Amino acid sequence: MPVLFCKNILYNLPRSSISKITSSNLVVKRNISNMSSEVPQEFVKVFSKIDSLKPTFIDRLAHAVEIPAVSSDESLRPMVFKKAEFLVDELTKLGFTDIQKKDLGIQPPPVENPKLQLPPVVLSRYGSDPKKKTVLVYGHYDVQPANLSDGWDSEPFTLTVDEKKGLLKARGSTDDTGPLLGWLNVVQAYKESGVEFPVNLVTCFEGMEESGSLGLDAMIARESDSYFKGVDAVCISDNYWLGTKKPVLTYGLRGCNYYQVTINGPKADLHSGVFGGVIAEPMVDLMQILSTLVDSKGKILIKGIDEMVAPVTDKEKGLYEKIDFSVDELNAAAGSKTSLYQKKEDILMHRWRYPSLSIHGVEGAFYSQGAKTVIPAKVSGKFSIRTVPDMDSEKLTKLVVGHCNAAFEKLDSPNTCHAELIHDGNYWVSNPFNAQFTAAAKATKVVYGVEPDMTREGGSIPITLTFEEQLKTSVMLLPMGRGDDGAHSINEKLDISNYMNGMKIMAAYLKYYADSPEN
Ligand SMILES: C[C@H](N)C(=O)N[C@@H](Cc1c[nH]cn1)C(=O)O
Ligand SMILES: [Zn+2]
Ligand SMILES: [Zn+2]
Repeated sequence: MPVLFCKNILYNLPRSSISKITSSNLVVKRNISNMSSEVPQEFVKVFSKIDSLKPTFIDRLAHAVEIPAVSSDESLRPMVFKKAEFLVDELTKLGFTDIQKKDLGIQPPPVENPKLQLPPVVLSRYGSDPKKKTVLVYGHYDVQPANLSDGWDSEPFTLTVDEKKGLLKARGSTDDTGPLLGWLNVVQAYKESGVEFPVNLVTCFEGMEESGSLGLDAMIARESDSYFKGVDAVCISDNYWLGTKKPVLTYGLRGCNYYQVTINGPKADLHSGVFGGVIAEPMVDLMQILSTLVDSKGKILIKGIDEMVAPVTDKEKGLYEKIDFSVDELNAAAGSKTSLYQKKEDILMHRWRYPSLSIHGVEGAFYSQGAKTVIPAKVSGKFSIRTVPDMDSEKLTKLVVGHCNAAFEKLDSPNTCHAELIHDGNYWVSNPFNAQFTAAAKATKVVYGVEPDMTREGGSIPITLTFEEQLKTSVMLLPMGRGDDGAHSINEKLDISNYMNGMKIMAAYLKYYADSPEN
């Protein structure tokens, strides 16, 4: 194996990997995750530093994920605050400036603790050169709930580093702690490699994304002309590749309207032997209402929703054909053969451009192992609707609440029913042919040797449209993880290669975007 010396960098490369070396333009052909690509001179130092800092970057992730920052669990709210402090410490150590924790006030109802404080948004800057472009990077440090008893193979809030399988496993590894730290790591790599950082970076890290980004819209509006003044582009790394092999850039998201319907009955939980058959049971009413929302084929049964959805155009149909995906990849990511559709186009359209209704759970119900003979006194069914163009959130909520009330009326029950919106977040669709997307596509080609697919995302990042409208900039989603990462599920993971290569794409994207003649 030849050894190549390049300034202070030493590469051990297979003979076939060296393609062309000149003194002015060193190009090294490297093998990255089974795909070869050419690394231009300008990235050799930074990429090499990213490689050598791998243990530091994994360690940073390990420290971050051990804080159970579950935004939906009121009892864990102090942990969300603790994770914000962790980020402030890391940003400080790395030399970020103007670090601010923006207070978002008290969490609005419905909430158990009426004085529950919203977690802060962590703002910071790296560089303030008026000659450079300014890129705002958004990420979220809160996570979904996770318990070992849900079926995890290891403690969800302890990072498992499996070098053999090449995986980093923990809640938040891919959604979104790993990608968020990616930006900090990239700054460290530029700094320690002595390469000038190509842009001014602004961070906006929130702690309520998994719970509807409460309070963030107003903060962005307030800061659009102050902290965020001069931002040229917004980049969000908080979604996933469509499959497991091909990198993607994302130009669309579905929105999310989250609802709860609460049935109130007796004053307290009751013995089913004593009261069963004698009193009206809240759980029975709730199950009947939930069963009227959606059928087993995924068809939403609430009247008026289909009419709000933008019709499919011929031009749009052509887009799905070009995407690299199959039902087998969907089944592999789901760990089952339960897909409702077999054709790629149908799967993509139902993930990206049609609404869906999911039933998530019941608060107040018995759910443990064993056979408790209880009649729960008050139960709340939780469900959400993923929204798409041209659905209107307020109109949708009127339809949903009206539907639940009508379904309850039909039951002729003495209990009470209350349906309400918990939070909503907008859908977003953009144009993937601008300077940001071009820069990120070039960066992807350098790292992975392939052009990325342009995708939309079935999930939601409520704040995306707000950034676009308030800052009047282009927004791009640059996913780091794969479609089988198990975000929101058990055994959430991030492939080590995605973590490392994801940072290289971030690093190269910033440089290409900085050098682009357009904004
Ligand atoms: C795509 C992103 N990583 C994510 O998981 N977003 C959440 C946002 C949300 C909206 N309501 C509750 N959480 C999601 O799509 O579920
Ligand atoms: Zn996320
Ligand atoms: Zn999430």
